[in-house]
Amino acid sequence: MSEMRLIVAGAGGRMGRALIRAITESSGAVIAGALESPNSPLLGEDSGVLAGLPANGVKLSSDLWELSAHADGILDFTVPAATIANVAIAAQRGIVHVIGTTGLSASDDAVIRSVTNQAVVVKSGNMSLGVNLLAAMVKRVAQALDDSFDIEIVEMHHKAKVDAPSGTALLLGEAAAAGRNIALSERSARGRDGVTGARRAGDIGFASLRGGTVTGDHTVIFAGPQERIELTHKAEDRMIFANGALKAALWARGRSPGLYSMADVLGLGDASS
Ligand SMILES: NC(=O)C1=CN([C@@H]2O[C@H](COP(=O)(O)OP(=O)(O)OC[C@H]3O[C@@H](n4cnc5c(N)ncnc54)[C@H](OP(=O)(O)O)[C@@H]3O)[C@@H](O)[C@H]2O)C=CC1
Ligand SMILES: O=C(O)C1=N[C@H](C(=O)O)C[C@H](O)C1
Repeated sequence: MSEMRLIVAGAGGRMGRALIRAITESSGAVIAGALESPNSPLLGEDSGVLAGLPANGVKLSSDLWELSAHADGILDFTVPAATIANVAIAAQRGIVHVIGTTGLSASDDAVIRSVTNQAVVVKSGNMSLGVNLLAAMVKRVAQALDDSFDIEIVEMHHKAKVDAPSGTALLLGEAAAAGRNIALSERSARGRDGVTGARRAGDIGFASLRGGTVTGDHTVIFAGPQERIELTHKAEDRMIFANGALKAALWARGRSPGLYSMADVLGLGDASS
């Protein structure tokens, strides 16, 4: 099969630059476009140079309709409003849409789901192998323990991160809820402050720390009577997410329309999303 022609959305951002590097270093894909916000001062800059590589001739543009005329897929790590705008264009063009953007609302998720009867979308709050394996383990442990074990999820990220809890924390929360056979939306405890009252049995708690340059740390704590299990993942480099996203795009090419997760891509069943 020919090399997959991929557009990188948010090409001037932290993940965008890692994605440009991942595609450049791969053998199965080429960069077909580099998308940025219409207000970006980086428009017209070379995407290779921005990623710390030799110039590749692919300049940053804000016109996805034009870029997608000659592409097979888009890797999208941007902001919710941009991702939702990209969903419609990717579906109309019939190209694979890999969505890594976090902080999406329930109504954003509904928009994404609405195109997946005609479009191929892979979406995950974390594209790394390690976190998706962790999610499978969390689901298994949650299945084995009753609610005398309190589940708390702690995450830490760099100081520029704008959403909380992280997409990964929510993914791990969904895995724990699936293991317990409960709906996370009804049982999550977020943003405790002041006189909160005692912890409600069966809730899944979230705590977010921000500071420095932390790429992404997540711990799921199962705190029981007189003992505690902690499952941790520490991301050391954004290339783990970029390589995962690239793998997802290559896997998705030619698939039937639908909404897929990294658990599908990695063959981990329904372990995570
Ligand atoms: N699922 C996963 O595995 C991972 C997900 N993420 C998520 O990816 C997202 C991006 O993270 P990160 O790279 O650190 O953030 P950055 O802020 O560094 O990058 C986001 C980029 O998107 C650009 N952007 C904004 N609006 C548009 C638009 N309309 N069209 C195209 N580009 C646009 C921004 O431009 P400007 O600055 O000019 O606004 C910026 O360059 C976050 O939601 C993050 O949580 C991150 C890592 C892994
Ligand atoms: O914003 C980030 O940096 C990250 N975002 C994702 C998240 O919200 O979980 C994935 C990773 O942890 C890095």
